[in-house]
Amino acid sequence: MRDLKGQTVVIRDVVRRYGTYEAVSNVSFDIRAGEFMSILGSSGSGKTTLLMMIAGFETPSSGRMLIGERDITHLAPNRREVGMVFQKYALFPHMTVAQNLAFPLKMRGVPTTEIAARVADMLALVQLTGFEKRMPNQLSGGQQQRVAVARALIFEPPVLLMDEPLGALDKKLRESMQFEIKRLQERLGVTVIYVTHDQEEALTMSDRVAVMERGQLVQIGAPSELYLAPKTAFVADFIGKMNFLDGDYMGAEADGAVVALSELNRIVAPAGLNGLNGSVAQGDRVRIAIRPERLRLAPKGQGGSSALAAKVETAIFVGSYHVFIVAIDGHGGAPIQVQLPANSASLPFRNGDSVDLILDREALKLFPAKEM
Ligand SMILES: Nc1ncnc2c1ncn2[C@@H]1O[C@H](COP(=O)(O)OP(=O)(O)OP(=O)(O)O)[C@@H](O)[C@H]1O
Repeated sequence: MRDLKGQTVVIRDVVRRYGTYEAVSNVSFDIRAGEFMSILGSSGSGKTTLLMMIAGFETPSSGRMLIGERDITHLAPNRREVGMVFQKYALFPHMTVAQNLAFPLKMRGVPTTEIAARVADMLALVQLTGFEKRMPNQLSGGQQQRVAVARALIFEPPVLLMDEPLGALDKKLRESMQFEIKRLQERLGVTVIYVTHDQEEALTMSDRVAVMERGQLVQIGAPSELYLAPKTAFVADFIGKMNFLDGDYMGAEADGAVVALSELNRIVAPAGLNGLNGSVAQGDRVRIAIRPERLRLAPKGQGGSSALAAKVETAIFVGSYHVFIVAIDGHGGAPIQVQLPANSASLPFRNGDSVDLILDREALKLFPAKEM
């Protein structure tokens, strides 16, 4: 198969209303040619609605969309030149694998001799050579999905849209298919827009991820950027594991923002590393976010002056690392997860141990307790 020329996709001020309800609120972003972009969000956040508007099965209430230089906002779906793969494979059940693959080419008037060659090429690409005569119900879920991907790509679209394509597969198969789809996309250079609610899937596959919450685009960035510099508490919580410590904002000192967790404990978060944007006043509730791998434990009294006194509630051996669930003395909030590299099979702390919890100051993020 020839390499595909991936094209840019531009989404500008796109809104989709159902009655008074806004399923997609004024979303704008650009997807680069050949980029793998995931749209990530929880159920009902508007991901599918956005994808369906790009595909042409839904009409925006307002806004514009372009593929390359073409304004596709009001173009019929079959004239947009986008491939589509859905969670339900949507293969034609009464057609063989070869006939399923041939269908988009027949629709486009490709000569029969060329069709046979392209079907064979495409089957080789998704590693299904020899499956030409099978019917869809004679294939496993993973094989059916590979046929669906092949059928979406066979007419060489510059853009491939995928909506939870691996949602129906078990974990192991899903992981191997993630790898296959990624390899295929890189090999062909097609632009992919991939809808998922699975943050791990989005992080492993994508060049960039667009996070949606209640119809809004809340952050867009490379996986590492979302993980290391989440702009909101929602993104911080949604991407990877995150601990939150709730406290009262006491104002800024030379060292940074001071947060009181309780009568006993205060934390000073370095200035400039927070999502507060000047939007909180002294006495307001704030949330400190910190990843489990940026916390350390020391025996009681040995953690230094800024360590917090805590107690181990649960100690878990995971394999390559240990997880400790600890409660901070005098702080009623949710227990804190600490992840330590496993240097030996024995756990360095046990349930009930009094410990010092050491926070990596540079890794603290501060957010208002309520967003928006
Ligand atoms: N045809 C419709 N009429 C009315 N409301 C709709 C319609 N289609 C979608 N919605 C609403 O718009 C919101 C966004 O739906 P959408 O399917 O885009 O979410 P999603 O992020 O894809 O969720 P999921 O992961 O559950 O598929 C939901 O609250 C949904 O109920």
